[in-house]
Amino acid sequence: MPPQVSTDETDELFTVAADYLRKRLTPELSQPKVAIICGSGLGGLVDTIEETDKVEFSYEEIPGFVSSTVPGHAGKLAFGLLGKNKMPTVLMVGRFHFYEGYNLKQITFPIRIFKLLGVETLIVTGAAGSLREEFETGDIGVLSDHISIPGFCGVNPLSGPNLPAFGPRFTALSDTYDYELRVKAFKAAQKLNFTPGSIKESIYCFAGGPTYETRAEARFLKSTGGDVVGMSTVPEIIVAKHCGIKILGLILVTNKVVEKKPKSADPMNYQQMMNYQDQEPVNHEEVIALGVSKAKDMKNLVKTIIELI
Ligand SMILES: O=P(O)(O)O[C@H]1O[C@H](CO)[C@@H](O)[C@H]1O
Ligand code: HPA
Repeated sequence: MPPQVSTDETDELFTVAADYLRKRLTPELSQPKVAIICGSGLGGLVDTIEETDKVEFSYEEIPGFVSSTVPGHAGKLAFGLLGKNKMPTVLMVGRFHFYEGYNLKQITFPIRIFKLLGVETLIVTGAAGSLREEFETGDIGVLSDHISIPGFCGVNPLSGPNLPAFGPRFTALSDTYDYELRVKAFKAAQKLNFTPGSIKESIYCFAGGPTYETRAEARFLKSTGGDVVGMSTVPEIIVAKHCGIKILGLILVTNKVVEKKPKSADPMNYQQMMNYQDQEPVNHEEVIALGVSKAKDMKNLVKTIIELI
Protein backbone atom coordinates (compact mmCIF):
# COMPACT_ATOMS: atom_id res chain seq x y z
CA MET A 1 0.00 0.00 0.00
CA PRO A 2 1.44 3.48 -0.82
CA PRO A 3 2.38 5.63 2.22
CA GLN A 4 -0.42 7.96 3.30
CA VAL A 5 1.47 10.47 5.40
CA SER A 6 2.72 13.47 3.43
CA THR A 7 5.97 15.29 4.08
CA ASP A 8 6.09 18.90 5.36
CA GLU A 9 7.11 19.90 1.88
CA THR A 10 3.79 18.67 0.48
CA ASP A 11 1.92 20.64 3.16
CA GLU A 12 3.68 23.85 2.15
CA LEU A 13 2.76 23.08 -1.42
CA PHE A 14 -0.90 23.95 -0.71
CA THR A 15 0.02 27.63 -0.54
CA VAL A 16 2.47 27.39 -3.43
CA ALA A 17 -0.17 25.79 -5.68
CA ALA A 18 -2.89 28.29 -4.69
CA ASP A 19 -0.51 31.22 -5.36
CA TYR A 20 0.52 29.72 -8.70
CA LEU A 21 -3.11 29.66 -9.87
CA ARG A 22 -4.10 33.03 -8.33
CA LYS A 23 -1.26 34.83 -10.12
CA ARG A 24 -2.44 33.54 -13.50
CA LEU A 25 -6.14 34.40 -13.12
CA THR A 26 -8.21 37.56 -13.14
CA PRO A 27 -9.44 38.61 -9.66
CA GLU A 28 -12.97 37.37 -10.55
CA LEU A 29 -11.85 33.88 -11.62
CA SER A 30 -9.23 33.52 -8.89
CA GLN A 31 -11.93 33.35 -6.18
CA PRO A 32 -14.21 30.49 -7.27
CA LYS A 33 -17.21 29.84 -5.03
CA VAL A 34 -18.01 26.41 -6.46
CA ALA A 35 -15.73 23.49 -7.36
CA ILE A 36 -16.87 20.56 -9.49
CA ILE A 37 -15.08 17.23 -9.84
CA CYS A 38 -15.89 15.48 -13.12
CA GLY A 39 -16.12 11.69 -12.89
CA SER A 40 -15.51 9.00 -15.52
CA GLY A 41 -17.00 10.03 -18.86
CA LEU A 42 -18.33 13.27 -17.32
CA GLY A 43 -15.54 15.61 -18.43
CA GLY A 44 -18.07 17.28 -20.76
CA LEU A 45 -19.30 19.19 -17.70
CA VAL A 46 -16.55 21.66 -18.53
CA ASP A 47 -18.76 22.90 -21.40
CA THR A 48 -21.09 24.42 -18.81
CA ILE A 49 -18.68 27.34 -18.54
CA GLU A 50 -18.49 29.93 -21.29
CA GLU A 51 -15.61 29.38 -23.73
CA THR A 52 -14.87 33.12 -23.68
CA ASP A 53 -13.89 33.34 -20.03
CA LYS A 54 -12.44 29.86 -19.59
CA VAL A 55 -8.87 29.54 -18.25
CA GLU A 56 -7.36 26.06 -18.16
CA PHE A 57 -4.28 24.53 -16.51
CA SER A 58 -3.00 21.03 -17.19
CA TYR A 59 -2.38 19.11 -13.95
CA GLU A 60 1.27 18.64 -14.91
CA GLU A 61 1.96 22.38 -14.66
CA ILE A 62 0.40 22.96 -11.19
CA PRO A 63 2.80 22.49 -8.27
CA GLY A 64 1.85 19.45 -6.17
CA PHE A 65 -0.67 18.00 -8.64
CA VAL A 66 -0.17 14.47 -9.89
CA SER A 67 -1.28 13.34 -13.39
CA SER A 68 -4.52 11.70 -14.49
CA THR A 69 -3.76 8.24 -15.86
CA VAL A 70 -7.27 6.80 -16.36
CA PRO A 71 -9.07 6.90 -19.75
CA GLY A 72 -12.02 9.32 -19.54
CA HIS A 73 -10.14 11.70 -17.19
CA ALA A 74 -8.55 14.55 -19.20
CA GLY A 75 -6.32 15.97 -16.43
CA LYS A 76 -6.94 19.71 -16.36
CA LEU A 77 -8.30 22.40 -14.09
CA ALA A 78 -10.73 24.85 -15.72
CA PHE A 79 -11.82 28.19 -14.23
CA GLY A 80 -14.81 30.14 -15.51
CA LEU A 81 -18.25 31.62 -14.89
CA LEU A 82 -21.15 29.20 -14.84
CA GLY A 83 -24.89 29.61 -15.44
CA LYS A 84 -27.20 32.62 -15.55
CA ASN A 85 -25.83 33.81 -12.21
CA LYS A 86 -22.27 33.70 -13.61
CA MET A 87 -20.98 31.72 -10.64
CA PRO A 88 -17.18 31.74 -10.41
CA THR A 89 -16.41 28.03 -10.69
CA VAL A 90 -13.43 25.70 -10.93
CA LEU A 91 -13.74 22.26 -12.52
CA MET A 92 -11.42 19.31 -12.08
CA VAL A 93 -11.70 17.69 -15.48
CA GLY A 94 -10.49 14.28 -14.39
CA ARG A 95 -9.83 13.05 -10.88
CA PHE A 96 -7.16 10.96 -9.18
CA HIS A 97 -7.81 7.46 -7.83
CA PHE A 98 -6.20 5.34 -5.12
CA TYR A 99 -5.85 2.45 -7.61
CA GLU A 100 -3.59 4.61 -9.81
CA GLY A 101 -0.98 4.13 -7.07
CA TYR A 102 -1.40 7.60 -5.55
CA ASN A 103 -1.74 8.04 -1.81
CA LEU A 104 -4.85 9.70 -0.40
CA LYS A 105 -3.01 12.99 0.27
CA GLN A 106 -2.13 13.23 -3.43
CA ILE A 107 -5.67 12.35 -4.48
CA THR A 108 -7.24 15.00 -2.24
CA PHE A 109 -4.56 17.69 -2.69
CA PRO A 110 -6.76 19.86 -4.99
CA ILE A 111 -9.52 20.13 -2.37
CA ARG A 112 -7.40 22.17 0.01
CA ILE A 113 -6.26 24.37 -2.87
CA PHE A 114 -9.94 25.05 -3.58
CA LYS A 115 -10.43 25.96 0.09
CA LEU A 116 -7.51 28.42 -0.07
CA LEU A 117 -9.00 29.99 -3.21
CA GLY A 118 -12.33 30.54 -1.42
CA VAL A 119 -14.52 27.62 -2.57
CA GLU A 120 -17.63 27.21 -0.41
CA THR A 121 -19.43 24.37 -2.26
CA LEU A 122 -18.05 21.18 -3.80
CA ILE A 123 -20.07 19.19 -6.32
CA VAL A 124 -18.54 15.75 -6.75
CA THR A 125 -19.69 13.69 -9.74
CA GLY A 126 -18.78 10.12 -10.57
CA ALA A 127 -19.73 6.87 -12.23
CA ALA A 128 -20.89 3.95 -10.13
CA GLY A 129 -22.41 0.49 -10.34
CA SER A 130 -25.90 -0.13 -8.97
CA LEU A 131 -26.33 -2.59 -6.11
CA ARG A 132 -30.14 -2.42 -6.17
CA GLU A 133 -32.86 -3.59 -8.53
CA GLU A 134 -34.56 -0.19 -8.40
CA PHE A 135 -31.41 1.71 -9.52
CA GLU A 136 -31.38 1.52 -13.32
CA THR A 137 -28.48 2.27 -15.64
CA GLY A 138 -28.67 6.00 -16.49
CA ASP A 139 -30.27 6.95 -13.16
CA ILE A 140 -28.66 9.70 -11.09
CA GLY A 141 -27.96 9.23 -7.40
CA VAL A 142 -27.92 12.21 -5.04
CA LEU A 143 -25.61 11.08 -2.26
CA SER A 144 -27.08 11.13 1.21
CA ASP A 145 -24.31 9.10 2.86
CA HIS A 146 -21.37 6.80 2.22
CA ILE A 147 -19.65 3.65 3.45
CA SER A 148 -15.87 3.67 3.11
CA ILE A 149 -14.64 0.08 2.94
CA PRO A 150 -10.93 1.16 2.98
CA GLY A 151 -11.82 3.50 5.87
CA PHE A 152 -12.65 0.51 8.07
CA CYS A 153 -9.04 -0.63 7.59
CA GLY A 154 -7.56 2.74 8.54
CA VAL A 155 -7.18 4.03 4.99
CA ASN A 156 -8.37 7.62 5.43
CA PRO A 157 -7.10 10.86 3.83
CA LEU A 158 -7.06 12.52 7.27
CA SER A 159 -4.63 9.94 8.73
CA GLY A 160 -1.27 11.31 9.77
CA PRO A 161 -0.53 14.70 11.33
CA ASN A 162 -3.62 16.92 11.41
CA LEU A 163 -3.45 20.28 9.63
CA PRO A 164 -5.26 22.56 12.12
CA ALA A 165 -5.25 25.43 9.60
CA PHE A 166 -7.79 23.40 7.62
CA GLY A 167 -9.82 21.63 10.32
CA PRO A 168 -9.95 19.64 13.56
CA ARG A 169 -8.22 16.35 14.40
CA PHE A 170 -11.54 14.52 14.66
CA THR A 171 -14.22 15.21 12.06
CA ALA A 172 -17.86 14.17 12.35
CA LEU A 173 -19.20 12.76 9.08
CA SER A 174 -22.81 12.19 10.15
CA ASP A 175 -23.98 15.37 8.35
CA THR A 176 -21.57 15.29 5.41
CA TYR A 177 -24.05 15.66 2.55
CA ASP A 178 -25.62 19.13 2.73
CA TYR A 179 -29.41 18.94 3.06
CA GLU A 180 -30.16 22.23 1.25
CA LEU A 181 -28.00 21.20 -1.70
CA ARG A 182 -29.77 17.84 -1.93
CA VAL A 183 -33.12 19.64 -1.98
CA LYS A 184 -31.79 21.90 -4.75
CA ALA A 185 -30.72 18.83 -6.77
CA PHE A 186 -34.27 17.45 -6.68
CA LYS A 187 -35.78 20.88 -7.45
CA ALA A 188 -33.44 21.22 -10.43
CA ALA A 189 -34.40 17.74 -11.71
CA GLN A 190 -38.09 18.68 -11.42
CA LYS A 191 -37.47 21.94 -13.30
CA LEU A 192 -35.74 19.96 -16.06
CA ASN A 193 -38.62 17.45 -16.25
CA PHE A 194 -36.44 14.42 -15.44
CA THR A 195 -38.43 11.16 -15.49
CA PRO A 196 -39.84 10.70 -11.99
CA GLY A 197 -37.77 8.11 -10.13
CA SER A 198 -34.69 8.53 -12.32
CA ILE A 199 -33.00 10.60 -9.62
CA LYS A 200 -32.83 9.11 -6.14
CA GLU A 201 -31.05 9.54 -2.83
CA SER A 202 -28.20 7.04 -2.68
CA ILE A 203 -25.61 5.66 -0.34
CA TYR A 204 -22.19 5.29 -2.01
CA CYS A 205 -19.86 2.41 -1.13
CA PHE A 206 -16.22 3.31 -1.70
CA ALA A 207 -14.15 0.31 -2.82
CA GLY A 208 -10.45 0.67 -3.58
CA GLY A 209 -10.52 -0.83 -7.09
CA PRO A 210 -9.22 -1.25 -9.75
CA THR A 211 -10.95 -4.64 -9.82
CA TYR A 212 -14.73 -4.60 -10.08
CA GLU A 213 -16.60 -6.57 -7.44
CA THR A 214 -16.86 -10.32 -7.27
CA ARG A 215 -20.45 -11.56 -7.03
CA ALA A 216 -19.92 -12.34 -3.35
CA GLU A 217 -18.50 -8.86 -2.68
CA ALA A 218 -21.49 -7.33 -4.46
CA ARG A 219 -23.87 -9.25 -2.21
CA PHE A 220 -21.83 -8.19 0.83
CA LEU A 221 -21.91 -4.50 -0.20
CA LYS A 222 -25.64 -4.71 -0.77
CA SER A 223 -26.08 -6.15 2.71
CA THR A 224 -24.21 -3.17 4.22
CA GLY A 225 -27.00 -0.86 3.06
CA GLY A 226 -25.13 0.66 0.11
CA ASP A 227 -27.03 1.57 -3.07
CA VAL A 228 -24.14 2.17 -5.49
CA VAL A 229 -20.44 1.31 -5.58
CA GLY A 230 -17.48 3.16 -7.07
CA MET A 231 -13.73 3.58 -6.64
CA SER A 232 -13.50 7.30 -5.84
CA THR A 233 -15.45 10.28 -4.45
CA VAL A 234 -15.20 9.52 -0.73
CA PRO A 235 -11.57 10.66 -0.14
CA GLU A 236 -12.27 14.09 -1.69
CA ILE A 237 -15.51 14.38 0.27
CA ILE A 238 -13.82 13.61 3.60
CA VAL A 239 -11.16 16.28 3.05
CA ALA A 240 -13.78 18.83 1.94
CA LYS A 241 -15.83 18.12 5.05
CA HIS A 242 -12.73 18.50 7.24
CA CYS A 243 -12.15 22.03 5.93
CA GLY A 244 -15.80 23.12 6.09
CA ILE A 245 -16.79 23.03 2.41
CA LYS A 246 -20.47 22.20 1.70
CA ILE A 247 -20.83 18.99 -0.30
CA LEU A 248 -23.16 17.65 -2.98
CA GLY A 249 -22.47 14.22 -4.51
CA LEU A 250 -24.05 13.26 -7.87
CA ILE A 251 -23.52 9.74 -9.14
CA LEU A 252 -24.39 8.40 -12.56
CA VAL A 253 -25.36 4.73 -12.49
CA THR A 254 -23.38 3.32 -15.42
CA ASN A 255 -24.02 -0.39 -14.90
CA LYS A 256 -25.68 -2.96 -12.69
CA VAL A 257 -23.24 -4.74 -10.43
CA VAL A 258 -23.06 -8.42 -11.30
CA GLU A 259 -24.47 -10.41 -8.40
CA LYS A 260 -27.10 -12.90 -9.61
CA LYS A 261 -27.76 -15.88 -7.42
CA PRO A 262 -28.21 -19.40 -8.83
CA LYS A 263 -31.80 -19.82 -10.01
CA SER A 264 -32.17 -23.23 -8.44
CA ALA A 265 -31.04 -24.56 -5.12
CA ASP A 266 -31.29 -28.10 -6.50
CA PRO A 267 -27.66 -29.30 -6.81
CA MET A 268 -28.74 -31.92 -9.39
CA ASN A 269 -30.27 -29.31 -11.72
CA TYR A 270 -27.01 -28.38 -13.46
CA GLN A 271 -28.54 -26.26 -16.20
CA GLN A 272 -30.25 -23.93 -13.75
CA MET A 273 -27.19 -23.87 -11.47
CA MET A 274 -25.13 -22.75 -14.49
CA ASN A 275 -27.38 -19.68 -14.79
CA TYR A 276 -25.09 -18.26 -12.10
CA GLN A 277 -23.02 -17.04 -15.05
CA ASP A 278 -25.84 -15.27 -16.89
CA GLN A 279 -24.67 -11.63 -16.55
CA GLU A 280 -21.98 -9.97 -18.65
CA PRO A 281 -18.96 -8.59 -16.73
CA VAL A 282 -18.73 -4.80 -16.48
CA ASN A 283 -15.97 -2.91 -18.32
CA HIS A 284 -14.62 0.66 -18.21
CA GLU A 285 -15.43 1.39 -21.88
CA GLU A 286 -19.10 0.77 -21.10
CA VAL A 287 -18.83 3.05 -18.03
CA ILE A 288 -17.37 5.89 -20.12
CA ALA A 289 -19.87 5.42 -22.95
CA LEU A 290 -22.79 5.67 -20.54
CA GLY A 291 -21.26 8.81 -19.00
CA VAL A 292 -20.88 10.42 -22.41
CA SER A 293 -24.44 9.49 -23.43
CA LYS A 294 -25.87 11.09 -20.27
CA ALA A 295 -23.53 14.09 -20.33
CA LYS A 296 -26.27 16.48 -21.42
CA ASP A 297 -28.53 15.54 -18.48
CA MET A 298 -25.67 15.87 -16.00
CA LYS A 299 -24.63 19.21 -17.49
CA ASN A 300 -28.16 20.61 -17.30
CA LEU A 301 -28.60 19.31 -13.78
CA VAL A 302 -25.36 20.79 -12.45
CA LYS A 303 -26.00 24.12 -14.20
CA THR A 304 -29.54 24.36 -12.82
CA ILE A 305 -28.40 23.46 -9.29
CA ILE A 306 -25.77 26.19 -9.43
CA GLU A 307 -28.39 28.68 -10.61
CA LEU A 308 -30.39 27.77 -7.47
CA ILE A 309 -27.41 28.38 -5.13
O1 LIG B 1 -15.53 7.35 -9.88
P1 LIG B 1 -15.16 7.65 -11.28
O2 LIG B 1 -13.78 8.15 -11.39
O3 LIG B 1 -16.16 8.56 -11.92
O4 LIG B 1 -15.20 6.29 -12.12
C1 LIG B 1 -15.70 5.01 -11.82
O5 LIG B 1 -15.47 4.31 -13.00
C2 LIG B 1 -14.16 3.69 -12.97
C3 LIG B 1 -14.35 2.23 -13.26
O6 LIG B 1 -14.98 2.03 -14.48
C4 LIG B 1 -13.62 3.92 -11.58
O7 LIG B 1 -12.72 5.00 -11.57
C5 LIG B 1 -14.86 4.24 -10.80
O8 LIG B 1 -14.62 4.94 -9.61
N1 HPA C 1 -18.04 -1.14 -9.46
C1 HPA C 1 -17.13 -0.27 -8.98
N2 HPA C 1 -16.90 0.92 -9.53
C2 HPA C 1 -17.62 1.25 -10.61
C3 HPA C 1 -18.58 0.41 -11.17
C4 HPA C 1 -18.80 -0.86 -10.56
O1 HPA C 1 -19.64 -1.68 -11.01
N3 HPA C 1 -19.12 1.05 -12.23
C5 HPA C 1 -18.50 2.24 -12.31
N4 HPA C 1 -17.60 2.38 -11.33
